[in-house]
Amino acid sequence: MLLPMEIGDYTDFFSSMHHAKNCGTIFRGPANAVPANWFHLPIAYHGRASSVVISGTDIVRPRGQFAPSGNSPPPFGPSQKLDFELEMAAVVGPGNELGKPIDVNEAADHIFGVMLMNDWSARDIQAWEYVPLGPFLGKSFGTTLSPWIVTLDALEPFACDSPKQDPQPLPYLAEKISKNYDISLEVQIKPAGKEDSCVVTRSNFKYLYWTLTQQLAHHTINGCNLRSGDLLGTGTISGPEPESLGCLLELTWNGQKPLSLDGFTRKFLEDGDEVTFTGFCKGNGYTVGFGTCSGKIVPSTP
Ligand SMILES: O=C(O)/C=C/C(=O)CC(=O)CC(=O)O
Ligand SMILES: [Ca+2]
Ligand SMILES: [Mg+2]
Repeated sequence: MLLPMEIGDYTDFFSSMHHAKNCGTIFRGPANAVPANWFHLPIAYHGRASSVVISGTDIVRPRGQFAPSGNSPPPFGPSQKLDFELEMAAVVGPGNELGKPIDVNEAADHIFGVMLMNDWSARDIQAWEYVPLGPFLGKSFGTTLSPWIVTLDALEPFACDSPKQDPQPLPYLAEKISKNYDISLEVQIKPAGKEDSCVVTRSNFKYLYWTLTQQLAHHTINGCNLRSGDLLGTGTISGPEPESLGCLLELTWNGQKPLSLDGFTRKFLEDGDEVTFTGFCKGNGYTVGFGTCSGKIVPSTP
């Protein structure tokens, strides 16, 4: 199988409030969990397009540096905190000219459709490297996409209100109609040697705070041009319930509360684990599906 498009650039947002609160609490404590800018703009980092792969591609456990204790040098080795991130991604249709931002109310015309996306993340590499410029090697070793793009037209029957935004965003992010989509999402893990996979979490696209159109408008407000085939990840989609969190970092609270699954436990991913995302919208007598977004962890190469 091949990716359905050539990806020029890949940007990953951070648009679920539940995810932002949980990660911030884990990394910085409850007092400083959500940064002051979060409610004013859809935060993102620039990802790596070269390592975006199609569902079914193995993911090699990354090696890297981790935070040292005291004055010792940073430890180095295979990540011990390898995680999935349950995301969706918008694919840009028509782009915009350099210097000409996309109006938030016209942004939907620039989105071809959406896919399932796993932004694999090495939490130990990430935690040591990401201040002050954001994620780098902790996320650039692989990102998996589902095999086809579902157009926004096909999703229109499943449009729903997005969460109320408080404070009100600035005028360039204030849209006349603020839309989310009711897309059920599920993550399963199948460990090596097991017949069956086990459901790890269930979430929904509708939990996103910042909409796809706000992401697009913000991305271009400085004049940055998007091109056809560019990929815009939503960020991990966590819901409000403990069973709807979108990554193991949150589900196990950074490994402190291992998950009890069907005959096995997990703090983070182990070699041989196959992680599969599925998503669907249930219509009247029909279903819109996204295919699967799947990848197996293989051991680090020395
Ligand atoms: O709040 C923080 O300091 C860190 C947040 C994260 O690490 C979340 C994350 O991995 C970003 C992403 O969704 O890719
Ligand atoms: Ca991400
Ligand atoms: Mg990634």
